Order: sequence, then structure tokens, then C-alpha cells
Amino acid sequence: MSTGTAGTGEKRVATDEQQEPESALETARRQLEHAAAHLDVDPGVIERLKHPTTVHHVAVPLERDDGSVEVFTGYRAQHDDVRGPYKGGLRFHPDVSEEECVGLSMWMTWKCAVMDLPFGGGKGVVVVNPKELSTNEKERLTRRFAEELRKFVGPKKDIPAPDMGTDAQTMAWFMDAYSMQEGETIPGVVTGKPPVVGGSEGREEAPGRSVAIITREAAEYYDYDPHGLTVVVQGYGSVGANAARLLDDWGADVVAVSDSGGAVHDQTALDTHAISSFAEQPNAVTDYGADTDGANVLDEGRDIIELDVDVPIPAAVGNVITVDNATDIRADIVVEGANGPTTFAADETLAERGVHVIPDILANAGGVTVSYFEWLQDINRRTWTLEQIHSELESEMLSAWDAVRTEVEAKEITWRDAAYVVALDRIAEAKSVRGLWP
Ligand SMILES: NC(=O)C1=CN([C@@H]2O[C@H](COP(=O)(O)OP(=O)(O)OC[C@H]3O[C@@H](n4cnc5c(N)ncnc54)[C@H](OP(=O)(O)O)[C@@H]3O)[C@@H](O)[C@H]2O)C=CC1
Ligand SMILES: O=C(O)CCC(=O)C(=O)O
Repeated sequence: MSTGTAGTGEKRVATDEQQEPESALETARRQLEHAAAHLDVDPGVIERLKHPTTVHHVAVPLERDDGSVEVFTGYRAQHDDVRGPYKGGLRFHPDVSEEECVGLSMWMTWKCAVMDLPFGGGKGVVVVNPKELSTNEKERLTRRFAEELRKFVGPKKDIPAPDMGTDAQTMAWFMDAYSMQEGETIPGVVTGKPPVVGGSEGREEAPGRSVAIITREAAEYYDYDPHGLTVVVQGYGSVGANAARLLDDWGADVVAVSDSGGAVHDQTALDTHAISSFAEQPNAVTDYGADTDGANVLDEGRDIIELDVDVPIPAAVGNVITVDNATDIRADIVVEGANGPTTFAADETLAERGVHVIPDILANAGGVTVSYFEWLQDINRRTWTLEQIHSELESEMLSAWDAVRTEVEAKEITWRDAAYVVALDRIAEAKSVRGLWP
């Protein structure tokens, strides 16, 4: 795979080490090589981890509401399963490629290992704009995708979950289509379902909650008072809106948020609960700006992650911090809510400038962690309360934070390298013990 489409949608051909924007796969491979230099791991294992085990390509025909038929392309990348079944979300997005899907599946392998979950990494995508589908069309597309992937997924094989453009309803359709074909109800084939069909309390909010927890920990670590901490959140969807609202509840000042329609800024802090996410109400971010005294709708293109705040949180698409704007970031700490928001070269620039980037594979890992709780609940046919979920998630996030912090301090490396070191150590040990080499 030498060509691809970055998360921002730009077409690109990338072979040159320095070329940007880079695909998720290129970024993931460079990050892997960089971190491996800090570890004594067999180079054969590292080489193996640069490649997915399999990528399933499927055609997904859809009968549109007007009776016409359109065929969409879907992929499910299965990166590594040495620690357990493949695990990772399903993304419906118009600008997503096979190469990006593979990179995202690699990040899932590290994310599950950082959190010490008994899962490997996978990711699925359908190249489609979900905003252009009716609800019925989205349901038919999801059911057909589930049928095409049926042989490759299952509670012990590969367990999808929500990602950009998909949600709890999508997971319910996927689970139903799979279960109908299998002849029995199998809730554990996906996570992120509505609680009434075996989903977990707190899963929807979980990636945003973990972003908020890690932001709080990072702020305290670098001697910022979480009360009055100034924050901007790019992307006001499942991850961004939940992170913003929780940080707001905990006393931070969320001074700007954005979605694909624009951004709103108020230096004295926004009322995050008064701003709906797109799923709740399209254009809510800019509508809030237009209707609220003191809030300003920012010019299109003005990137809020460059505003002068304590912590910018990119929580939308990939490749938003590049060599072009890495020097414009004014904060000391960046917390990655999205997967892959920082290119490899930008990461180097930020490290040279002393900006601490808390990586996606730690910060947004609350989603897959509560997915793990959901999988356990499905296996045991026993539900956990929201309080239990919050308390277990808090404890898992703090353990992972401590494991990564220990490596940062012991090896004097970046937070990203440290998270990779924690993950790779566990993955390499599992490979060695199982005798799976390479
Ligand atoms: N959902 C999950 O469980 C998890 C998701 N993630 C990652 O978090 C990120 C966001 O996912 P999620 O919240 O689920 O996705 P959603 O689809 O729920 O929300 C995405 C948000 O990003 C906005 N957006 C899109 N493009 C831009 C842009 N160029 N500038 C500003 N905002 C933009 C969207 O705006 P609009 O609504 O106007 O389109 C929307 O507000 C992704 O990288 C995803 O992989 C990570 C862990 C778990
Ligand atoms: O909950 C999951 O299994 C995965 C969520 C996801 O896709 C992610 O963390 O990027």
C-alpha cells in the first residue's frame, strides 16, 4: 500500500520520509520504530508489527430509498491478536482509506496493551458519508456490512465497536444482523450497544471521560490547577463533547469548541452543556455562538488548537497538528482525544519545543476499556451499574497513567514513546511466551 487518504481528506502519495500529510499507517509505523529504540525487543517482532495479519475487503451494496443501488467499499483490518481477539471500532466516513484503516488497527493493538486488556487490535471502515444516508439506508448498509464480515467477527475472534460516524444504534443493527444469521442472540459480537440489548452503561461517554481524566492527571503532573484550567476541544462529537462537558463539570474553563461547521470562542468559558453535539442537533456549535452574549463564532479556518490556552484537545479527525502548525501551538500540554491527530514530524517539533503530547493510545482508551467491561457483562449475563463503570474506569485509567509515567521518568522519553514502551513490552512478552515468532 503506497497511496492513501489522510483523515483530513487530502489525496496523497507518500514514500518520502518527510512528506506530509502522512497516512495513519505511516505515522503508526514511524512511531513504532521510534519507540522500539527504547526497548530491548527482537527486531523481528517489530518488523512483524508493522504489518496487519489480514485486511478483509468487502463490497457493500445498498439499495437507496429511491430504489437505485450503490456499492460502497468496506474494510476490516485485523492487526495483531497475540493478547486476545481483535478489537476496535467501525468508522463510516467519506475520506477513509484501506491504509488509514490499517494504521487505526495498529493503534488499537497498542491501546489495548497499554490498558492491559486481553485484546488485540482491529478497525473497520466503510467509505461512505453517513450524513448523506437516511436512517433506513444506514440500517441497510450496516446490516449488509455485518453479513459480509460475519465469518471474520465474533465474541472470541474480532469485536467491533463505534467510531466516527457510527453509534450505539449502528452496533444494535450489526449485532442483530449477525445474530439472525447465527441463529441465536450473540450480544458479545460488538460493544457499544444500547444497554437494553446488552450494552454497558457509560460506554458512549467513556472515551471522553478518559480524555478528561488524563487531562486532569497531566495538568496536576505539570502543576496546573485543574480548576480554571483553560481548554479548547476540536470536534464536538462523541469524544469531544463528553470530554468538554466533564472538564467543565470539574472546574476547567472550556473557552472554545468546534465541529466541521465552525468554532465558537468565549474567553470567560462556554457553557458546554448548552451546546449540543451534531448527533443531538446539527450546527449547534455555531448556533450557540450566534445566540449567546460574549461568545464569538470564529472565522472559518481559524484553528482553535492554536489558541492561547493551557490544554488543546484535538478530538475530531487525524493529521490536524502538522509541521505547518506545530510551532503555532502555544500550550505546554496537548491531550489527543482523536486517533492520530499529530503527524510524526509535528510530534518531533513539539517534543523539541518541550510541549508534552499525551497520546491517543492512552488518553482516549476509556472507550475500549468500557467495551471490555461490556464484553465481560455480556459473557457473564450480568450488568454493572454506572457507578461501578465509573469507578473501574477511573482505576484502570490511573493504572495505565502510572505505568506510562513510570517509563517517562525512568527513560526520560516522551509520553508517546513511553506508552508504546508499555504496550510493546507486553505484546513482545506475549509473543515470546506463546512462541509465536515472528
Ligand atoms: N467513538 C469512540 O468510541 C472513539 C472515538 N475515537 C476517536 O475520536 C475521534 C472522534 O470520534 P467520535 O467523537 O466518535 O466521532 P463523531 O463522529 O461522534 O464526532 C466527530 C466530531 O468531529 C467533528 N469534525 C469533523 N471534522 C472536523 C474538523 N475538520 N474540524 C473540527 N471538527 C471536525 C465533527 O463535526 P460534525 O458533527 O459537524 O461533522 C464531530 O463534531 C476519532 O478520531 C475517533 O477515531 C477514539 C476512541 C473511541
Ligand atoms: O471500543 C472499542 O472497541 C474501540 C473503540 C475505538 O475504535 C478506539 O478506541 O479507537
